[in-house]
Amino acid sequence: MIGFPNAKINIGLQITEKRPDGFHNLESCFYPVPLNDLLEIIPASKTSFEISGTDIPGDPATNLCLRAYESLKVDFELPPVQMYLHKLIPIGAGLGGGSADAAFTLRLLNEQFNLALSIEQLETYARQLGSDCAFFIQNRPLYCFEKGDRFQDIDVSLRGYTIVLVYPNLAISTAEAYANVRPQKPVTSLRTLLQNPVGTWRNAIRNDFETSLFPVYPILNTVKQELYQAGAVYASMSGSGSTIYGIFEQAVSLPDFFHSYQVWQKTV
Ligand SMILES: C[C@](O)(CO)[C@H](O)COP(=O)(O)OP(=O)(O)OC[C@H]1O[C@@H](n2ccc(N)nc2=O)[C@H](O)[C@@H]1O
Ligand SMILES: Nc1ncnc2c1ncn2[C@@H]1O[C@H](COP(=O)(O)OP(=O)(O)OP(=O)(O)O)[C@@H](O)[C@H]1O
Repeated sequence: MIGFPNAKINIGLQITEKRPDGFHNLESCFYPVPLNDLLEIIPASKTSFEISGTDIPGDPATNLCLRAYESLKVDFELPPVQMYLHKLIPIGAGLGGGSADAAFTLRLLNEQFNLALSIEQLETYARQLGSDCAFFIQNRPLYCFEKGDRFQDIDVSLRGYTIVLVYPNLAISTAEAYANVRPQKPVTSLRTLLQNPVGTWRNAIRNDFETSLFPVYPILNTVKQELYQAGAVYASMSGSGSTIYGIFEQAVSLPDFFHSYQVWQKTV
């Protein structure tokens, strides 16, 4: 069985408080974007895992795909599988690529082996693998809260807009990014702000990680300002970075500045 794990962007990210377990409560809006890895899982006589494409740091034995398989194996008699991952989503990019791979592994195994797990049950397995992971079970625009792994419906659509992703060739560790934030209760809930038209977001919707990361990596703010210069109606960092995205009213021909970076563009 083949799946195409996709990336996400965060529209707004307000980090509201540090939790007793060391994690942070936040509110954000997850929005899926069609930049995809490829994941194939087939039954085999022996479990194996092969990766191509972008190099993934760390021991392949700890890859989130294998961890997802092992987490289901605790509760189900799964046969060995041959897994193949072609990695295209940039890493340390705030695009949730590893989390998407893990969630798609759970979804594919559920289907392949008729495990009949509900959305809620799959989300429970996903939460144990990473905070972003549960989003990719439903994989549709959702408002999230608590650790970013509890969801509510939200009426946000970027249909017809062009999304530009810029990966500025630097990886940012999520744990390090969280270590330097100062949580703050927001005056207005992101949920309320997101109900206003996209044209109002520029002055209202923020990603709290920008405050601590922009001074350390000035290129991030430069990219954001260049996206506005190029005509974006809204631009922001996604998640804990390093990707900066721009939302445009139409497809855009970007100036030379962007040629030094990995740029991806799609009308959604
Ligand atoms: C920045 C976001 O991408 C926004 O969607 C996510 O919050 C990050 O989710 P993730 O990459 O799945 O993160 P996890 O693998 O769960 O956690 C990595 C590390 O980030 C920190 N972390 C993560 C999520 C959260 N709500 N609070 C945290 O403080 C913790 O130090 C944790 O050890
Ligand atoms: N299948 C995978 N794809 C990418 N990274 C993986 C994978 N499995 C494990 N990892 C580990 O997870 C780390 C980063 O994961 P990921 O790409 O999700 O982070 P990110 O781009 O910072 O996204 P986010 O912050 O939105 O969760 C890598 O350093 C890598 O070692």
